[in-house]
Amino acid sequence: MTAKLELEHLGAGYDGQPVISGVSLVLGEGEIGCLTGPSGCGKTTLLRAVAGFIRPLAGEVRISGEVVSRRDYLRPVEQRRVGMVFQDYALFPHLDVHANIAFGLGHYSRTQRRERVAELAELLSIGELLGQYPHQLSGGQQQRVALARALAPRPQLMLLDEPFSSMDVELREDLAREVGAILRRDRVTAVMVTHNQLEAFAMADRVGVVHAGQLVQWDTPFELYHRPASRFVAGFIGEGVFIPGRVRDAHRVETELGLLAAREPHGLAAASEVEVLVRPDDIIHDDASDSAAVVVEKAFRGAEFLYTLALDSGTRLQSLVPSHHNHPVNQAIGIRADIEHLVVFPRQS
Ligand SMILES: Nc1ncnc2c1ncn2[C@@H]1O[C@H](COP(=O)(O)OP(=O)(O)OP(=O)(O)O)[C@@H](O)[C@H]1O
Repeated sequence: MTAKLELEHLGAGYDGQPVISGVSLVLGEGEIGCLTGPSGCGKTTLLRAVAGFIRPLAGEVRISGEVVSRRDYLRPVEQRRVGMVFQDYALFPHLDVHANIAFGLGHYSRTQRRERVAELAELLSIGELLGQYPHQLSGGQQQRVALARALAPRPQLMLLDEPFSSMDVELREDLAREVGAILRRDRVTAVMVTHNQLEAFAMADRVGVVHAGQLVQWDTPFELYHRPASRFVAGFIGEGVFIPGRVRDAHRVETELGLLAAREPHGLAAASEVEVLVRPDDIIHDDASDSAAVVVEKAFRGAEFLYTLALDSGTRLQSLVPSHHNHPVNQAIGIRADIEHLVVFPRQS
């Protein structure tokens, strides 16, 4: 696959002070990458460096194999063929929807412009809105228009910064799915910043976790969830708890839940004191099991309950259980661990 976007040891920040450093990643043509991480870790700064709003302090950005940013060279934003959608829509208030979408199509003929606007309006289901002005639209509609405007000139790269964050949960999930489908249909390479991990998992081929200005993992959603590269990523992505353990051998760790074993070696030395990541889907409710835990909290999620459970020692676990198993708080229920990938880190003192 041809690389569309390549970052190599990219460092960037403000007033000469680095906010991100050493960021390297590759995104293939037509792939969608999402960046996630705690507030203030540098996600937006990274996106701005890719867009060309800030000059790198180190490393470089290549789009379609061409260097567009490095310490001594900055190709202007408008010459990068990069489409951008930000949180605050930024539609032109004095232009109607049609004119907003057609804004970047000055080099098209009138007919081509009308055709391209009609095509995008249909794709994004905003055909009815073409004669309206931004202040007449809901947040979701405005964001669709912003997306149509960004897609119209057929950018070689789309950058999206929290594009759905001002929408309610249901709307944002639908729109995220639709936008993902549209980008894929047109084979548009895209990078999206999001706080919402489910959104990232639903859309992305690759997800990057940024922590304190570093890209600490860049991987498929599956790998990120099941094989987090560090304790930080393990704690940040998904739900779960760490329980203490002691390494028996390359594949097994002794814990309060018994001897946990996995096919793949966990990589830590025998007899070392470790922490094992236990996800809610690793703990199965099983009345026939010898191990029991007491329900201390429960959250109804429709199809499932997320139970918080306490072992005899006081160690807490979480378990996702089909919601017809409705157990009251303080009741003991049978559990067993069913862990396919052992995610193990040296125990922190
Ligand atoms: N224009 C600026 N000038 C100076 N410092 C800035 C500027 N913009 C951001 N910063 C600083 O850079 C750091 C990273 O900010 P950035 O917005 O990239 O993080 P983020 O991960 O996108 O955060 P959030 O998730 O909260 O939006 C912060 O410490 C912030 O204060």
